Amino acid sequence: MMLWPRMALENRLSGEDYRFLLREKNLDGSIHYGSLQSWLQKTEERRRMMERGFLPQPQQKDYDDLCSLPDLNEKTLLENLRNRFKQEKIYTYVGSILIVINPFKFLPIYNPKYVKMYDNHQLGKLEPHIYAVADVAYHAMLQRRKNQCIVISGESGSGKTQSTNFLIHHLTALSQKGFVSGVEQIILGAGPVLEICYDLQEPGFLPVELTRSTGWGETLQFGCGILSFPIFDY
Ligand SMILES: Nc1ncnc2c1ncn2[C@@H]1O[C@H](COP(=O)(O)OP(=O)(O)OP(=O)(O)O)[C@@H](O)[C@H]1O
Repeated sequence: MMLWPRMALENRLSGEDYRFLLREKNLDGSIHYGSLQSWLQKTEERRRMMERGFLPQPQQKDYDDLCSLPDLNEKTLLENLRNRFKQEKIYTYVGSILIVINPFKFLPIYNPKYVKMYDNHQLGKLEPHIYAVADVAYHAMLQRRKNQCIVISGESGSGKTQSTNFLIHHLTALSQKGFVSGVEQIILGAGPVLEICYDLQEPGFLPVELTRSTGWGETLQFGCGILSFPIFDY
């Protein structure tokens, strides 16, 4: 016979019922819940029992797209970003938008291996990356024959300039023209001009011409720049 301790009975909320849960330890140390297992898997009771610590807590899982968070609120969103950041995953998607958290240290994720990996890939298939954004825009430009633009926004010191450099690096790597003519260095050298645009509170726009040697008789521009708006525009 099992009895509830008096304290538990006294503190019991009206309308709340109790269930006993018999747990059995397997040889490998894992816990077996008998026939209750499937019932627990499906019911709301499982969630409540997990909350009370009766059942093992769900594994800390991080989501590389915030849109996939099962429970989306400020707390879960920030926790997800923090968990990822702790694992040096500084990039997270929100649909097709990329959130970047400045690591303030070098991460070995910008080498040619990564350029190749993200070349012509489908957004969301691989771990979020700034190269993925550059790649999607570049191939959209080629396929749709429409100018593309990436907007980079963030507070001072958040890594906008660095992100622009990574974008330009990936774009010029994809464009053979960029490799040959050293256009990456030329574009990066234009950075200070853009910085003046910030100071004037004017939108800065850096057009980068990327055309293929096959030549379509038209010029497609890839605008990869930093748009900086006065605060009151937000
Ligand atoms: N992905 C990154 N990996 C490593 N370091 C980074 C990264 N992004 C930014 N940083 C570092 O953070 C610092 C600030 O970055 P950055 O200059 O790009 O910020 P910003 O947003 O352009 O700032 P501001 O608006 O004031 O010009 C730099 O020293 C840069 O090296």
